[in-house]
Amino acid sequence: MKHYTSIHDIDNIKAWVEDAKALKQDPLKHIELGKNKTIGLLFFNSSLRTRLSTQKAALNLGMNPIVMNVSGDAWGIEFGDGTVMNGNTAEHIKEASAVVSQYCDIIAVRAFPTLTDKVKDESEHVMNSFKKYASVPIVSMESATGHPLQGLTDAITIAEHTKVTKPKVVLSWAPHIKALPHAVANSFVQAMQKMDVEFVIANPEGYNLSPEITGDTPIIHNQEEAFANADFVYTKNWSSYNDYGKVLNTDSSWTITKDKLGEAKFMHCLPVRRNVVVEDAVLDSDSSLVIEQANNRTFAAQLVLKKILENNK
Ligand SMILES: NCCC[C@H](NC(=O)CCC(=O)O)C(=O)O
Ligand SMILES: NC(=O)OP(=O)(O)O
Repeated sequence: MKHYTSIHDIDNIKAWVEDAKALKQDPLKHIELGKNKTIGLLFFNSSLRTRLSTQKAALNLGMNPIVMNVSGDAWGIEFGDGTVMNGNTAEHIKEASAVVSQYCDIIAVRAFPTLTDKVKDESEHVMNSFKKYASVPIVSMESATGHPLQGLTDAITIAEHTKVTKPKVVLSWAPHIKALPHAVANSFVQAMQKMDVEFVIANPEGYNLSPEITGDTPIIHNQEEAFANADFVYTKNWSSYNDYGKVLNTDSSWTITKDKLGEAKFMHCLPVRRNVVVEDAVLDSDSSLVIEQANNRTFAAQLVLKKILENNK
């Protein structure tokens, strides 16, 4: 594996989950592996967990992390080919990628979608430009269409907490006031499709994810029906995919409550808006795995960095 920008870069998710659990037991075991190696984290968007857990993962491997908020702090980057750069962008991704590649052994990038231009978002032009013009491996820290570090984390968390061989996992849409990306939901779907779980998606009409992503996974428009006998309810808001980037409803009847959850465990990537997406009674109960999920971000990232370092020795 050279780059890690998609759940499809995982060759064997069950083996990766076991490897990540082993790293969690002994996080400093490979402290020599990344000695004198530098990872650059480039953020086009806000972050708390990804920013800190990816640095923590690098430090656990003995690497030196350097971090930059690209939007605002760096020069505006141009991604267009052949563009006459007489507007707001001051340097081209061709130079920016080549320059950062000289400082870093791995480059990790966070770049959210526009949510207005579906074609551009689906082309993953930011992540793919880094892959094209950088001379070092690229790791996605959430791109326009995927959040593969989160998806791997969620697979680890479900494997750790399941009490049955084949748990029922539901991905449920929940309301939000803003138009949010599909990335987390997409990577969760792709991860669950590779796991030994019974997996269904619950979302209102008009909120189906890309059919290229959902494939054969059942989509149920009745949340109560979908939640029956669930072991894990993974909740996320996303904006409409068909009516691209639009908020079609903020129906609070889709908010996750303790009653609806029943015996299931609650999962969310965070940050989460309390009492919009999920009520306090869920987050403040033993049913919630959200803090444990955030902890597992470190070990998912550590496994990915370890594999890239081993591959490039
Ligand atoms: N990295 C995890 C989620 C990031 C982003 N959430 C957000 O933008 C929430 C913003 C807010 O609640 O205002 C998303 O949905 O993809
Ligand atoms: N879950 C997640 O990616 O969180 P941040 O956006 O805070 O990094």
